[in-house]
Amino acid sequence: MTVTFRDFRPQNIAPVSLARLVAGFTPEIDASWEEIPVRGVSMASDEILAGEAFIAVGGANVHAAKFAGEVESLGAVAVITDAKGAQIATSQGVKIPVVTVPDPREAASPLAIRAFDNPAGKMKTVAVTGTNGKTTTCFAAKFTFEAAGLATMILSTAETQVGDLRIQSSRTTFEGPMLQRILAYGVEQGMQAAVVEVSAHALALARIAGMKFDATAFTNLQHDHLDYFHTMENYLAAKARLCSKEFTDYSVICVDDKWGQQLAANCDTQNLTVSAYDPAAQADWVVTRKVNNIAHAACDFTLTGKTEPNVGREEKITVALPGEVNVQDAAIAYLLVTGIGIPAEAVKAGLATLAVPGRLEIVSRRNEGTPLVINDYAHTPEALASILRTMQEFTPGKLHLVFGTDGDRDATKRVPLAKVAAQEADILWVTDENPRTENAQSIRAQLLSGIKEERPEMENVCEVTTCRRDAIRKAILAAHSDDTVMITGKGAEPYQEIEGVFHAFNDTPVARDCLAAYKNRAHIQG
Ligand SMILES: CC(=O)N[C@H]1[C@@H](OP(=O)(O)OP(=O)(O)OC[C@H]2O[C@@H](n3ccc(=O)[nH]c3=O)[C@H](O)[C@@H]2O)O[C@H](CO)[C@@H](O)[C@@H]1O[C@H](C)C(=O)N[C@@H](C)C(=O)N[C@H](CCC(=O)O)C(=O)O
Ligand SMILES: Nc1ncnc2c1ncn2[C@@H]1O[C@H](COP(=O)(O)OP(=O)(O)OP(=O)(O)O)[C@@H](O)[C@H]1O
Repeated sequence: MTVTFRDFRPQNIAPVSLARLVAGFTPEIDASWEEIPVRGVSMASDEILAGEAFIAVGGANVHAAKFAGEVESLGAVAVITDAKGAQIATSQGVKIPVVTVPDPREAASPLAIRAFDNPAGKMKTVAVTGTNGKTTTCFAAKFTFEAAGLATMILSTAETQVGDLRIQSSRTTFEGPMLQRILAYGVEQGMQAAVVEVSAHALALARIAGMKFDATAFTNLQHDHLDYFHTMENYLAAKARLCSKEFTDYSVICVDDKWGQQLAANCDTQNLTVSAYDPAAQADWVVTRKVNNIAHAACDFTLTGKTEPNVGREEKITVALPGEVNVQDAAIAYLLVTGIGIPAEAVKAGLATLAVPGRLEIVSRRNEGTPLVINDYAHTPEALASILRTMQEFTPGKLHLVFGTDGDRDATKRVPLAKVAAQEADILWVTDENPRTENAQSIRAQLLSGIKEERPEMENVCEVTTCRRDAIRKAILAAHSDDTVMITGKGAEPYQEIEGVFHAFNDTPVARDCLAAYKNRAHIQG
């Protein structure tokens, strides 16, 4: 069954009168409209359901009021828009009420909270922001809630998941109406906790306006999205709001970079600071001991309290992911979730089983008699270098890398990506990612030319010309049990795009199938 976002819809939304929905957003509405029942709101004409109100914002491409006639024919009961939108809507002769508000984008999330009856208020909720580590920290929080027995939903870049229903997300943070609708669906499905990944764009564009979380966290700030925010200061200011009283009363701030330190110094919530990289840092908690658990591809670490009432308190924690960035994310998640009353033992149990789709996702651990096999979506030279260096520490044998790169996307990264691969991995399996409309062999040739700059003899380089599945199979079957096979580039993507066709394909199940062959072979030989 193909899951779409349309499936994440609550079935039993109690209607709100139009008057109550827009109260406070507009001075007065026509008396004959007041009692019109509204069952939900939507910002997109292709998502609207009969009975909903359409919130029409002016965007970079189009003013949504242009779709007023269309949504009316689909059963929308009102259009909520700005003055310009009202003109556009009425000029189409729509018969449904057109309600004017000063800023429909700002109003969208609060209106959705009202229309969907404040679903977040019925669950425990946490939200995470930061340039890197949001998804991992969100999953860490989810695993800890679940270990404490709470049915937990997640809205993250990697996946939107409510119970058995899961789908790869199209966005980091949805527009307010979609976000509230999915939360309302979660409540209907018996979810007791929700974890929400929040991008800086979402904060700047009011996608979570009006929400109040039980706890929020900030991971770090790195150079990104300056096309939108222009300066790092603006970028921090957008993210910092998540850790302010506007959205929460309790937050956890990682102070391993100067941006976190700046945020903590100005934070108006009750907050805990944490450093994973500097035991001498001025922070409420610091990571004092990190040990790679090579057999389990995990990290053991100690979180030590430095301020009252926790001075000298030590929490011994295992996070089931390799690499110190994951220690940072796990430490943040630990404080985030214990801070709102989840018992420490449950939190530790959750972190000890943490797995994130397509992010250092462990397909097979070395202690299962197979090589360590990992699926990760690193697709930039920097990310690939970082992840391969991490995995060197966890690899007593050879590090195999199965990789390719996207077609119809930034071709300038191909040679640098290939050079990193040649520098940091031992055995390279060059294959296809999403060739799209480009010639796959020409993309591989560009990668091979980058590799050749580092390895003129091309030793331990294998071009797999058939398909990605073959490359994964060949690498796994060639690996010894003390080797690591890294499959990078696609992460949790459920398809491979070739010539405009999206072929169902996900690296993790493909690798699992190949591992079954590996085990069979070992069994026959043994
Ligand atoms: C800067 C930004 O966030 N732009 C978003 C914004 O664009 P816009 O308002 O200018 O949209 P528009 O196309 O002019 O349409 C205006 C309105 O008409 C509606 N419409 C449009 C067409 C139609 O047929 N019917 C219809 O109803 C749209 O739903 C929209 O409400 O509203 C559009 C519809 O909701 C979004 O698709 C678009 O997100 C773009 C694609 C996007 O992804 N933006 C990125 C920058 C973003 O938000 N990324 C962050 C992650 C960042 C990170 O990596 O950390 C994220 O949270 O995903
Ligand atoms: N705390 C961290 N600091 C720096 N890098 C990190 C951290 N946690 C994870 N990473 C790395 O950053 C990349 C993205 O991780 P993750 O998906 O958790 O973050 P994100 O903020 O959700 O990013 P995205 O929105 O791009 O998915 C991965 O390559 C991961 O190894």
